[in-house]
Amino acid sequence: MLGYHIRKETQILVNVWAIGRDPKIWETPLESRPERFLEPNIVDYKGHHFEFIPFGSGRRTCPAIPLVSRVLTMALEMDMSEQMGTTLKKAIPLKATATPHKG
Ligand code: HEM
Repeated sequence: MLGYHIRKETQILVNVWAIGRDPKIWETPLESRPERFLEPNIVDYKGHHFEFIPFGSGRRTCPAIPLVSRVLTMALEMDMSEQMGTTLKKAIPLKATATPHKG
């Protein structure tokens, strides 16, 4: 119980943006420091820790968390600069060199 009385059928909007930037919880919240999530006692992003709920929480939490956790790193590798075309290229292209198979 969080101590709030909310009337039936009230529409509630959770300000996840503000929660994720709350200086009472986050040190230098506006600084992009992804390594903060590597620190011990890391907050979980799956809806268990209310100070960081990018996927929501509870019964209506995002069902794609397992998918997104796998593909997100791929999205971060993309070159997002504006250009003509319909597909994105990787910021650092993969260079593969074929060598003859021995044996
Ligand atoms: C980084 C990517 C994503 C983020 C941050 C995200 C975040 C969210 C959030 C905040 C909600 C609302 C949760 C709530 O109401 O408590 C949600 C719901 C949902 N998301 Fe995602 N999502 C992402 C990607 C995806 C993808 C890729 C899919 C589908 C392939 C997906 C499918 C859904 C569905 C179907 C719901 C509705 C669940 C329900 O209402 O029961 N999401 N997502």
